[in-house]
Amino acid sequence: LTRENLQRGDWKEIEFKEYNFTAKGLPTEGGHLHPLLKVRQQLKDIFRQMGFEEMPTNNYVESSFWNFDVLFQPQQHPARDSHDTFFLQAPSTTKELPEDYVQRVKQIHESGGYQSRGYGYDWKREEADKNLLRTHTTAVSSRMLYLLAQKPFAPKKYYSIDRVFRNEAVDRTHLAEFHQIEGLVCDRGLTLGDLLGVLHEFFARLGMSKLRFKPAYNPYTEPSMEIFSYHEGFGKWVEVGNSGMFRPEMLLPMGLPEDVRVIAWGLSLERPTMILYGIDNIRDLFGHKVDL
Ligand SMILES: COC[C@@H]1[C@H](c2ccc(C#Cc3ccccc3)cc2)[C@@H]2CN(C(=O)Nc3ccc(OC4CC4)cc3)C[C@@H](O)[C@@H](O)CN12
Repeated sequence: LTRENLQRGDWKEIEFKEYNFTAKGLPTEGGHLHPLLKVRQQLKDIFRQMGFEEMPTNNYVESSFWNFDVLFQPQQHPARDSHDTFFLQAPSTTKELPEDYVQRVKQIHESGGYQSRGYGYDWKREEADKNLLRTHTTAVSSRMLYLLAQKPFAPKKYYSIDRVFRNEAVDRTHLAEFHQIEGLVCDRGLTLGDLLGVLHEFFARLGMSKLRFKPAYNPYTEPSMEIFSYHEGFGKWVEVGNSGMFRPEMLLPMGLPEDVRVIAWGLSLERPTMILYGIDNIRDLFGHKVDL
């Protein structure tokens, strides 16, 4: 049909096909955000609404000193051997540590102090110098708390969400790395009640209002609690994280005032994402899966 045909009205004689209103449109080739990044953004929003600041997590490589020793984790602890931790060959050792602080950490491990008995073993500097891929974002929390102790004390609320690395057997739901989420509140006179309160507040914002707590153990927190939430969908209690109060053997050698307490908790990003998006193989979520 040309412009002339149309103007002359030729179209009035033409037999038109019935309009098919049920015809499908062409599929739109829209992209979509990665589920992990969507859940990460949701968690960042929750932390921001609760007044938490994000910690700088842009160093996957860490020294054993910041990842373990400052957390009062003894050098012979099983988590510190190469079956659980990725140690670096090059650069194998850290360049510099704050020497005065190193001495206080050595002392608290060897002979205690601040009413702690310590561990009574010979703490070795070369063990603390070993570089590794951080096994938890608590290594970032320890750096931030140490920085806080170098200034006149002011209360702080921090969080981190980033990759951590464990030299563990990988299977359907475990990779050698995962994204850890960690939150901490640092203030004078905090109690376990404050930890319970902030956990209820945090998990309620994730849709989990029925929580139960179970005593647990971490080398760097006392008391420690595993966190469980009743999952309506599964009709059972699901472990949703771990938490505790950082020990004085960690906080006092940093130089924090002796009435300052730190409550903290952690969970992974993959677990909630897999559950929220019904993904049952972690490789569908993360890692170098190739669609064969
Ligand atoms: C080696 O793996 C450890 C990881 C990871 C974890 C565990 C502990 C911490 C911590 C901590 C901590 C403790 C004290 C002070 C500071 C940090 C961080 C991550 C999850 C922690 N977990 C975990 O994320 N579970 C989870 C979280 C949310 C969730 O939401 C769903 C919508 C309903 C569902 C499940 C618990 C378990 O999955 C556990 O088997 C696996 N854990």
